[in-house]
Amino acid sequence: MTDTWQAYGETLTSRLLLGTALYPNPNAMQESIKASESEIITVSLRRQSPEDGGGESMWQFIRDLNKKLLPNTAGCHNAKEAINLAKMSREIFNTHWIKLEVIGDDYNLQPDPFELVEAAKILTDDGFAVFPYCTDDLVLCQKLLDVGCEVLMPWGAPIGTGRGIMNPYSLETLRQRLPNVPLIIDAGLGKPSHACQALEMGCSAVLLNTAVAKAHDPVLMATGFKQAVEAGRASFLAGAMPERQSASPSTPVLGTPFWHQS
Ligand SMILES: CC(=O)[C@@H](O)[C@H](O)COP(=O)(O)O
Repeated sequence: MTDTWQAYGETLTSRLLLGTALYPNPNAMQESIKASESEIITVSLRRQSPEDGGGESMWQFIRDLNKKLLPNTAGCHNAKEAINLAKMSREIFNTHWIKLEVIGDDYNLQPDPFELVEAAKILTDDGFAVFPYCTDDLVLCQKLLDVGCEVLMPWGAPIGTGRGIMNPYSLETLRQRLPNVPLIIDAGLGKPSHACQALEMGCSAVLLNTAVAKAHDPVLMATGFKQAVEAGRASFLAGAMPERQSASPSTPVLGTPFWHQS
């Protein structure tokens, strides 16, 4: 049976979402996204110039990939800006999906929880499927669900830092307290092992950009992330062994070659 997950009624197989910014050239972007086998890519109306790529339209390169587009509101600093950009993105990209980013601090690009919840409420009331980029705060996440978000995108670490999952306790708490909510770990993942960890924790998917786009070989790194996500998911489904304090011999005692479940 195929292992799928759901976001706003869409059945998805890939658990890796990729960004489309920062690549050395449009070809590297296209080839990386193909190698990742991502089904969803995020695009920024505000941050990406439509004329990047030697005069050819960046949007055309993106459309040629035939992926589901998740426009984002990167660069917005309050609810009003984000709502306006979401509405423009809906018209231009012809989708009601929006990755909602409302930045509250420019040092760590931390989301503003108050403006985020306000914008999420207005946008969900207006028919948007909101994917909120949020911190890993349980109460904030509950408020986002209360205003109609069906998916959450808690950060692993600040955007572009590559530090990986900085607060495993918070994400494990989210996973336990909100067991049926798709959690997409968004931002700060620097290595495939970070993505693997997120999937091992039971998160539905990861979204990343910088780690692939800025790699020496973006296509190879996209392949690495794809494999890591698959490995993490397999580990979660298989049921990783519990950690022990004391050692336990793995070489069997004569006559007892197999482990018997009692
Ligand atoms: C592209 C995008 O949406 C970013 O805002 C996202 O959060 C990715 O972060 P990283 O670049 O750290 O992977």
